Amino acid sequence: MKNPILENLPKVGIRPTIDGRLGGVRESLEKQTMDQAKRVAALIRKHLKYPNGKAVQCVIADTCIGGVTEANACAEKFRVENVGVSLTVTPCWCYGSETMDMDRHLPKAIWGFNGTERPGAVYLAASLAGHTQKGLPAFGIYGKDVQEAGDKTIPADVEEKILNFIRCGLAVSTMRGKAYLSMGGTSMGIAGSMVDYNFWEKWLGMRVEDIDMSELIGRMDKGIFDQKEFKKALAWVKKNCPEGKDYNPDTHLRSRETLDAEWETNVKMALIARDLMVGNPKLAEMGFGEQALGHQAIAAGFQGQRQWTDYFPNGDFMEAILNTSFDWNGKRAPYIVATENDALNGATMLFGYLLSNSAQIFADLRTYWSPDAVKQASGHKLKGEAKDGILHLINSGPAALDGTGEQSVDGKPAMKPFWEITREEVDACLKATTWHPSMTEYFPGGGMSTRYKTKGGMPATMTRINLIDGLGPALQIAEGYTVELPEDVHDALDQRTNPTWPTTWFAPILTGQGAFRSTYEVMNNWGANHCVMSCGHIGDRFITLASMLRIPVYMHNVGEERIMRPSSWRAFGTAGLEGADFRACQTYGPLYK
Ligand SMILES: C[C@H](O)[C@@H](O)[C@@H](O)C(=O)CO
Ligand SMILES: [Mn+2]
Repeated sequence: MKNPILENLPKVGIRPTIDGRLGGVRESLEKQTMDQAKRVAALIRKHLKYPNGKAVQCVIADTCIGGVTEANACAEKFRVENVGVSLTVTPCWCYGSETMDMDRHLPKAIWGFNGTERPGAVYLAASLAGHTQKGLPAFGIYGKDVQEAGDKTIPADVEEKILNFIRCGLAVSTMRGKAYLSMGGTSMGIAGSMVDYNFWEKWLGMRVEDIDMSELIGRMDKGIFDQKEFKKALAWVKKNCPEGKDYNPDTHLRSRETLDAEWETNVKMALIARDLMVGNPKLAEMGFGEQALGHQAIAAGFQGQRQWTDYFPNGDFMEAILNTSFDWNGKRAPYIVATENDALNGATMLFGYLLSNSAQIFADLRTYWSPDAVKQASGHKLKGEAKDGILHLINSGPAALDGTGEQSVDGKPAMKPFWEITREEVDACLKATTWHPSMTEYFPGGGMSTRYKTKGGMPATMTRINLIDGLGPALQIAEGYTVELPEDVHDALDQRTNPTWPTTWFAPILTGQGAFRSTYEVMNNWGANHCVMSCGHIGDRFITLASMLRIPVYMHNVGEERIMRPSSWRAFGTAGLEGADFRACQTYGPLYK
């Protein structure tokens, strides 16, 4: 079943811009300029895919843009074609304010060709000055080496900047107009689950859809879900989701009959939550036209704890399988679902997902284990990336099974876009996961929880959006690696916690500065109980995306040479980029204010 929210996604608009002087100048540049636009379109189509696996689509203006009439014709075409990010390209001088993209919400960049025959870089600088003066931040792209006018290549440094900009710009426009579905309310007093409408509306251009958790009970009682799919899903679960040890004490054991009923409820919850998020035409065939429409949710949260989980099976299975890149229907895009309705972590998961097209791990940042503490508890001496200590990432529920690290890229554990995952890797993720009766003391209503540990050596990025009164949202980023501990050491540390929950051991890359002075300080500076882990060192993409949304970044370990923000950020300070970022975000305010 296709996720309709991930269809008809925004396109990339390319604006070949030119010196409008007819009588020789413009004519001499028409082909070179339009060819530059076509080359960029081909580059984007070749390298970038939407979250649904299809190649990113580009729209090129019908003509080169030499003045305001052609600029407006281009803007109209972009509007009609659902363009969500704009890239202006030029090899020559053009007239800044007469040709620039004035749309206040489109992420925008300008590539000024580094050539000497015509002043492309001069236009770049002039138009960026205009963007800065007019409060329309734009990214500047300029290759470091001079190219001949006839050079038909795109240099590697330009290519990287174009692709990074487009990935992040499409994330912004893909979120716009979609919803966060809040199933339930605040979970156990967790501030992140006090859903802040202002954040979703003003910074992300989204809406919050609220439903009470009783909707799931009603749909289960009334059978408002695809009965045929339910049978198929339950059979698949029985075959692929092996039940492991019941860690409950004898006083809290649940009967086989109860556990079987919990499995059935859990599978129904997964089907119903998905339908609530994105709708399901099958429900219309069953006479449930309104339910068939869904809530346009590109992300969701489920409160679960406590009221639901005190009486009904928990949402761990629902959250785990929806966040995973496959299920009984085969490989498919994950559905982003935050547990404990922590909407800030849900938004962070959504960022990570749109920036990587891969599943995410939602976790408590539960424990800092110093080398001495590990030695004390297990006799093991931490080494390699873990030599300064490790962080224990673990939460019942929403860690995707991709988080087992059983997929690989270049021989390293990975979480991949669903279309790149092999059949064998799907099976390996399933085999690396066991499902256990949830701890009755925490979840009196029962439900099944996942147990796995993430393979070590995965380059990973840990992130979190926090809300600060008087400031607004702010983002934290820590790039690092997952760590594999010897089985007995892992057990010595893991069994002390909740062995029915999925564990990732994480070691941040330390820089010796600020929050990255030590692994302890990374946790000490973390702004909430939750974090998100994405595959790959993509902190640079998070920084670029955050700047497009005017969300300041207050902690990161990304090298300055990888940081790409709109050109106007420099006017807020070039020494100490963190402070400049805060000043710029505060000056511009949220993108959709
Ligand atoms: C113990 C609580 O029930 C768990 O939900 C807790 O570990 C959390 O995940 C809180 O974020
Ligand atoms: Mn939690």
